Amino acid sequence: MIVILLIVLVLGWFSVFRYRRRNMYKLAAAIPDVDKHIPLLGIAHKFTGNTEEIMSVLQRYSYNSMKHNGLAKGWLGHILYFVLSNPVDSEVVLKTCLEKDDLHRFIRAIIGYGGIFAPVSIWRRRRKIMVPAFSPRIVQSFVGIISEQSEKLASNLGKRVGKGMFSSWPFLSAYTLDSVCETALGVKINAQGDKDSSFLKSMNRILNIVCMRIFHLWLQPVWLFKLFPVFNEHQSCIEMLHDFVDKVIQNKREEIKRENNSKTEVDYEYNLGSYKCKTFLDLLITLSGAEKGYTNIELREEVLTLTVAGTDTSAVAIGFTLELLSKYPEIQEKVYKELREVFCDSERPLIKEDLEKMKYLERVVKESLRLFPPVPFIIRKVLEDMTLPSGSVLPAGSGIVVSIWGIHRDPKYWGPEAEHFDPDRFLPERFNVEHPCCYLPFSSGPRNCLGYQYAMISIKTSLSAILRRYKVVGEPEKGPVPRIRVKLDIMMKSVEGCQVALERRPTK
Ligand code: HEM
Repeated sequence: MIVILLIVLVLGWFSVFRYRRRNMYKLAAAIPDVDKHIPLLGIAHKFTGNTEEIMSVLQRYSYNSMKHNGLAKGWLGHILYFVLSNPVDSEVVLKTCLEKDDLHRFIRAIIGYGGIFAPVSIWRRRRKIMVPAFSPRIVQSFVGIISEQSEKLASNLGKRVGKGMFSSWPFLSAYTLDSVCETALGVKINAQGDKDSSFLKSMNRILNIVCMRIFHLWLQPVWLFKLFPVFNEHQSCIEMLHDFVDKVIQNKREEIKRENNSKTEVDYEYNLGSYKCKTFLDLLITLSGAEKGYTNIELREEVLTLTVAGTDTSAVAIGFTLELLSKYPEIQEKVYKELREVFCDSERPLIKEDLEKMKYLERVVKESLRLFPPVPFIIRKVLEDMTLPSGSVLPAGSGIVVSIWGIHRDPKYWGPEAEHFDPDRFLPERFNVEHPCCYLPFSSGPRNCLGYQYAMISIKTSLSAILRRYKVVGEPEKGPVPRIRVKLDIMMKSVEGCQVALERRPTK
C-alpha cells in the first residue's frame, strides 16, 4: 500500500513538473538534437569519460550544431542546453544573456563574487570599476615586468636545450602566474624560480579539483563532497590562496596610509603619486573609491579573478603556438626572420615599441587562438524566452553553450580550408569574415575579456623571447591540418602538455 502511494506521489510530482515546463518542451522540440537521447538521462551519460573524451564529445556536438544552421539541443538530465555555433545568433546571446551558468558555482568557492563569474547584479558595478584599470596606457606600463619575466622564462628553458622532447607547460604556467601576480599584486612570487611554490601548487590543484567537481556529479552536492578526502585538500588550497592575497592587501593598505601621511601640499596639488607604475591592486583600491570603496574581501575576490582569468588562458595560448610552430618549421622560420629584423643580433629585452613591429608573429598568435581557443565554450543562462535572429526561440530556464571552437572552424565562415593552419588569413587584405563574431577568442559583448590587450602583450613578449634564442622542434605535420590532442580542463589544454624540443639559435 505504502509503495503504491509512493509511486502515485512520484508520478504526480513528475506530471506537475512536466506540466509547468510544457513551454520549454514545446520550444525545444522544434530544435534538432546534438545526439541520440536516452530517457531521463538525455546525453548526460556521454560525459562520464576523461577530460579528453569530454572535449571530443563537445567537439562532435559543435560539428553537429554546424550541420543544423548553428543550433542544436541536448538534455543533461532535466537541464536543457543548446550548442550554438552561428556567429549572428551568438552575438545576440553574448549581448543579452549576461547571467553565467550554474556550473560556475564551483569556482565561486575560490573567487567568490569576483567579476568573471559573478551574478549580473554584482558584476555590473565591478566591471565599471575594472574597465579603466585595463586602459591601453596602463596595460602598456606593464611591458617592463612582462618582459623581465619572459627573459626568465627563456633562460629557464635554456636548461632543456638538446635534451629531447619535454612538456613546456610547467614553464609556461609559472611564467604567466609570475607576470600576473607581479602586475596584479605587485609581489614577486617567483614560481619560475621555485618549482615548489605553494601559491603555484595551490592554484593548480584547486583548478584541477574544480574541474573534477564540474564533471563528476557525485562531487557536486556540498554535503557529499565533504565526505571525500579531496574536500580537505580543496579547503587548504583555498585557505592558502586567501591568506596570501589577504596579507598582500593588508600591506598595500598600510603602504597607502603611510604614503598619504607623508604627502606634501605639492604632492596633493599635482597628484604626484599617480605617476608611479601602479599594480591592478592599487588601481582597484583607487578606482573603487579608496577607503570608501572595495572591502578587503571584495579586493581579494577581484585580485583572484584576475589571477584565475589571466594565468592559464595565456599559458595555454603560448603553449599551443609553440606546438604549432614546432609542427610547421617553415612558418617558424618566418617568425624568426621577423624577430631578427626587430632585434638584429642583440639580446636586449623587449620594449613596448617592438610589439607593433612583430606583425607576422601577431598573425601566428591569432591563427593559433582561432584553431585552439583557450576558452572553447562560453556558457550562459536564458532567463526569458528569446527569439534568435535565425528565428529559433530558446526557452527560459535553458543554458546556451556558445561554441567558439565550432564558429572558428566552420567552413561557412572560414572557407573550405577552415581547419588549415594559415596565419596569413589574418593579413588585412585577406581577412574578410562576414560577421565580427566569426572570430571571438576573447568573447564579445558586455562581458567580453577585459584582459585581451594584456594577453596579447604577454603572449607576444614571451614567444619572442623564446623564439629569438631557440628553434622549437617537434614532429613536423604531414599536412596543413594540425593534429594536437586536446582536453577540457576548465580551459582547453594540450593533452601532452605542449611537448617540444629546443635547439639553440646562433647568437650572431
Ligand atoms: C589568451 C588569453 C585569454 C583568453 C583566450 C581569454 C578569454 C576570455 C573569455 C572568452 C572571457 C569571457 C567569457 C564570457 O564571455 O563569458 C574572458 C573574461 C575575462 N578575462 Fe580573459 N582571456 C585571456 C586572458 C586574460 C588576461 C591575461 C586577463 C587579465 C589579466 C583576463 C581577464 C579577464 C576578465 C577580468 C574577464 C571577465 C570579464 C567580465 O565578466 O566582465 N583575461 N576572458
